[in-house]
Amino acid sequence: MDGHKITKVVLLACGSFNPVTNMHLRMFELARDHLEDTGLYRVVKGIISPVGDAYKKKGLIEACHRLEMARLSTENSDWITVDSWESLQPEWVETAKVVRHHYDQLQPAEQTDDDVDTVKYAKKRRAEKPSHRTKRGGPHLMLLCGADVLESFGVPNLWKQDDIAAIVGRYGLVCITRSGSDPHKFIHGSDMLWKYRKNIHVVHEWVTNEISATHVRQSLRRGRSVRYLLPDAVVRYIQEQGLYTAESEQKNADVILAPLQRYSGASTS
Ligand SMILES: Nc1ncnc2c1ncn2[C@@H]1O[C@H](COP(=O)(O)OP(=O)(O)OP(=O)(O)O)[C@@H](O)[C@H]1O
Ligand SMILES: NC(=O)c1ccc[n+]([C@@H]2O[C@H](COP(=O)(O)O)[C@@H](O)[C@H]2O)c1
Ligand SMILES: [Zn+2]
Repeated sequence: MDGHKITKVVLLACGSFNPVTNMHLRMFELARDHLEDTGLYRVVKGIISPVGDAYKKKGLIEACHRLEMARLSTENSDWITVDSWESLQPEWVETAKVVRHHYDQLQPAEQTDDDVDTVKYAKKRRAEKPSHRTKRGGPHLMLLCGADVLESFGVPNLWKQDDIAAIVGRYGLVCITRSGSDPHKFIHGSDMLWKYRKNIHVVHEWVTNEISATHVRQSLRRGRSVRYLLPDAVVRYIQEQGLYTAESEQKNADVILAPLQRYSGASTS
């Protein structure tokens, strides 16, 4: 668009990916089309970041398998990648921290002592508190999620308000509609989300697709085909490794989800 600087964007999707499905990959394509259609952005990279085992979600299989399946699923993509940093952390990592980690990774190296007094430089930068994180010359980073994750911002003891403010205030969010959710209504009902509504891009998926990893795991337990819901290479990997059994679905069954443990002070019995 004339007179507009096009902002480079990297999309980061955080989630269980237990297992990765075709819909997870579609989310990236939908988000890229939507952002680039505005004429304001060019999406240069997508990152899938599977959550670590310490998240303790029911039925969550080992991160090494979830990572490998995500890698297989993106083999044919020239822009969607997989990153293992989050899944390798011993403790569960808040999503705001994961976003910050990737944002920092994407920025060009800071100037060296030879060029500038780095302490003064860092202080000055902190004092400036950029509301829009593009000041360091690297691409912009936005969190990509489905509407269920946006709506989970309202679940008590699941998210810190400061983390939500950082994600939507400093970075930005791209949210894909999911049936049964109404992201516009949810944003309207939250003072914080309303304040930062310009940083929240809601993408309407007209070809509604209710693929969910939960349904895929259920079909696998019942010996039903999951072909065409997942990339073929992922289906093969699941078969070879014998993943997703009645036993694996009981993993963490008696354990409280890590964020709820952390913020409500609850402990595993
Ligand atoms: N069909 C879908 N439409 C829109 N977003 C989706 C869809 N499936 C997954 N997502 C999004 O993908 C991200 C990762 O989700 P997740 O790994 O929880 O997959 P899931 O299919 O929702 O799995 P589960 O059923 O185990 O919760 C989340 O942001 C989630 O909202
Ligand atoms: N407070 C937080 O930062 C917070 C809370 C709940 C879930 N999450 C993240 O959201 C994603 C949700 O994944 P699931 O939908 O598979 O549970 C995960 O990456 C998880 O780490 C973050
Ligand atoms: Zn989910």
